[in-house]
Amino acid sequence: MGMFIVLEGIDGAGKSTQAKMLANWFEERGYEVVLTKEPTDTAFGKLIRRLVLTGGKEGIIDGARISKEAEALLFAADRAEHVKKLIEPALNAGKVVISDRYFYSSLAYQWARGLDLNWLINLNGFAPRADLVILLDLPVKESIKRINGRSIRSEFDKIVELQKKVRENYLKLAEKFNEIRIINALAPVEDIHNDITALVEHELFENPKK
Ligand SMILES: Nc1ncnc2c1ncn2[C@@H]1O[C@H](COP(=O)(O)OP(=O)(O)OP(=O)(O)O)[C@@H](O)[C@H]1O
Ligand SMILES: Cc1cn([C@H]2C[C@H](O)[C@@H](COP(=O)(O)O)O2)c(=O)[nH]c1=O
Repeated sequence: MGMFIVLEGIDGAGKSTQAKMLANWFEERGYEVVLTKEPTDTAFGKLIRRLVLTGGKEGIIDGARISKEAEALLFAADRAEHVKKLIEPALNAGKVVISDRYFYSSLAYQWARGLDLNWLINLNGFAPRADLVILLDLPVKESIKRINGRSIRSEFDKIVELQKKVRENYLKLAEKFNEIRIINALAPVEDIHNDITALVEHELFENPKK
């Protein structure tokens, strides 16, 4: 059985940067790595980006934005395909799977957008828990600085109050899910990478899951 590692955090926390560095770290040690993300690049992920994230007119049906429930179901549908077609087969083949976001994002973001946490947990009940979740914790004002100037990938980027709620939610989830480890995302890139690899060595190499 392979290892399943997830990077989580608010927009601009450094997930993609760290995911790529961690994938290289594993490959240098002879592991076969699948580096992936959510929303995915499949038709489901593309639909989410069109209907939900870009805030474009396609997300307006009969004069109103799609419901928060439909939004959560779209992310879960994308995830079901991601789990069944990519994550589980890769883990069964003994590979290391590193995902930039996973169901923990649905809990943090859709909870912040007003949906019930237990409903979200049950909705995503099909998704296997990760072996290790790295939560890159970043103050929102730093996140806004890092995101400014880049093309808007998510309408959620711009909503400061939402990002604050999402950050609080992630910290609450860290108390609920024992696979989540919090890393200070304000540190320099290399220091964060070293913190993450130290966690991987301790949590997964020295104490492999049963
Ligand atoms: N430790 C760091 N210190 C300063 N800047 C950083 C750090 N890590 C990443 N950055 C920069 O912040 C920006 C966002 O990084 P990245 O795309 O990795 O974040 P992300 O969490 O994947 O963002 P999103 O969730 O919006 O996709 C990039 O310009 C990146 O170079
Ligand atoms: C998986 C997932 C993501 N989101 C939100 C979080 C971000 O604002 C965007 C993705 O943008 P990125 O730059 O590609 O990280 O989607 C969400 O609300 N719920 C989810 O399950």
